[in-house]
Amino acid sequence: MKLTVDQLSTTIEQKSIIDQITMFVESGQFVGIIGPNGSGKSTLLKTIYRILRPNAGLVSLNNEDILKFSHKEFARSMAVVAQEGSAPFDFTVEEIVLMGRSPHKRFFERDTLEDAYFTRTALVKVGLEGYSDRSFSTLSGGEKQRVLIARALVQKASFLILDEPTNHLDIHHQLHILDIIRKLGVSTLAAIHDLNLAAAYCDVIYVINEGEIVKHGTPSEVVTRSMLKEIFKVDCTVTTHPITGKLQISYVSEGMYKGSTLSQTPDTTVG
Ligand SMILES: Nc1ncnc2c1ncn2[C@@H]1O[C@H](COP(=O)(O)OP(=O)(O)OP(=O)(O)O)[C@@H](O)[C@H]1O
Repeated sequence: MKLTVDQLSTTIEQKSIIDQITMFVESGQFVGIIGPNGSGKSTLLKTIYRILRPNAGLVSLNNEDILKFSHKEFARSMAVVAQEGSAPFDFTVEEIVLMGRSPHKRFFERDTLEDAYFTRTALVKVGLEGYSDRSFSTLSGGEKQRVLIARALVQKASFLILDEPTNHLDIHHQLHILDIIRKLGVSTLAAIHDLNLAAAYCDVIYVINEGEIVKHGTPSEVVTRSMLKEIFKVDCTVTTHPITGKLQISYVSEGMYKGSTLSQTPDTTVG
């Protein structure tokens, strides 16, 4: 499924938060949004998944305006793992994951064997086998995040939106979850703080700053020392990982080393 965002602007309390954003996710692509804190990543995603109404512009899935979709149609098309993952009541892990099946059911329709199968396999995929009866509220932050990813998986939507999917996850689970999502081959748009993960997993990266897209392209076109200096205000080296061939950012700050200056560091950088 293809996503088109055309000249999208959202204002909150008379303040422009995102301004005339245009972006594309082609079918099967994994596209990342990176940007400093407060640059508008979540606002952009919330406008795309219809929590916020835009002031101007259009979002379409396969050339159809998303505002014209019914709630169920939209939920069958787009699954979301949002940043604030909380449940209003204390549900079990299984109940939370099963909620992902509701767009495929009629009102009050009972859960089927297929629903139970999808739920079980999704929990195994995210490494939470045996957690079905646990109460969601007692889980750790990382476990909760993986339950919400399992819920998005059982939704079987053709488009995935992830707002900081690796938030709370240890490094093993960060890589594991991103591997699972890449393997799904479903069109995905994800806000990602970790620039090394963004560079390693994304086909295309958009950089947002102060509510505007300032750069986009492949990781090697976008993730450069000069971009990191200009937008993220950090110095770094950008090299190629000897095993994966992906970009590898190593950050450098004054507090990290003694007796030398940034200008003396070897310039093994790209960009
Ligand atoms: N409901 C709101 N009311 C007022 N301001 C808001 C609201 N929601 C977002 N903002 C402001 O909009 C700006 C963008 O916020 P947003 O959450 O989209 O940024 P972000 O790039 O996702 O940030 P982070 O990396 O910190 O998660 C911020 O300055 C934020 O304070």
